[in-house]
Amino acid sequence: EFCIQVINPNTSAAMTQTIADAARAVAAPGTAILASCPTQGVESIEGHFDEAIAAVGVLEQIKQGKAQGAQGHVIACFGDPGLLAARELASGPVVGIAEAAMHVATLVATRFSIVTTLPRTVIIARHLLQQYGFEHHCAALHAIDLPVLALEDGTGFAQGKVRDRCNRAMREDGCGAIVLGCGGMANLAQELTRELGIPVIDGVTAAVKMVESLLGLGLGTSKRGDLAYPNKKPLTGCFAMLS
Ligand SMILES: NC(=O)NC1=NC(=O)NC1=O
Repeated sequence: EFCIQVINPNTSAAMTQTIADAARAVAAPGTAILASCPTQGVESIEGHFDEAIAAVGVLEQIKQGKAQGAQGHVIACFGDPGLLAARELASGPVVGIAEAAMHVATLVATRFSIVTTLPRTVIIARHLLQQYGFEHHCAALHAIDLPVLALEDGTGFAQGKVRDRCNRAMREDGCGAIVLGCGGMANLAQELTRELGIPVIDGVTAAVKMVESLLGLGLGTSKRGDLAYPNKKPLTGCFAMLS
């Protein structure tokens, strides 16, 4: 009985499919998943510049999702790009995969490590830990040092690097759980949880279940204060589609 929009903020069709499949695999029987990505933007998000570009696409997708009946939204990129802006636009809940994975990890372990893609996205993940208040729960952050789209090249090489890095983190960090730091890793969590014997948490599936929970509690985004709908004003040029 719920309709949840899952937005891949990058324009990679392959990664959008990976994310959609993972979301649908955990969605409750009555939950419809609307998976989408921006029509224009950047094929992978690997830094602040990419995130600024992707955030506009996220807002466009939120607007379209609302029109299509989405009651809640997931931002399926580990930088949670455009999260607060999306919450201003949305009436339903909006959950980013980084915050979702971090929250879930704190419920099943006292310390979690993060395994993400590039060294520069480790720094961004550290910023998010501070922003969300999870710094003290995170034992360590690691990068497989491969670009985001290496996860979609079909060789399985990146997936192997994720597995090895998770294994090493579990042995070295004293962490009780591991957070996968990329939307494109969504299909690895179950297998790695079995293999490693500790919770390996993907943010796409965590966020879908969190949005289901929020909807089940009858909760949407607060529209009082800084998450109220944006003040009405003319939007020009390529931003007109957001008004
Ligand atoms: N840390 C990341 O790998 N972030 C990401 N960039 C993308 O394009 N999708 C992600 O999840």
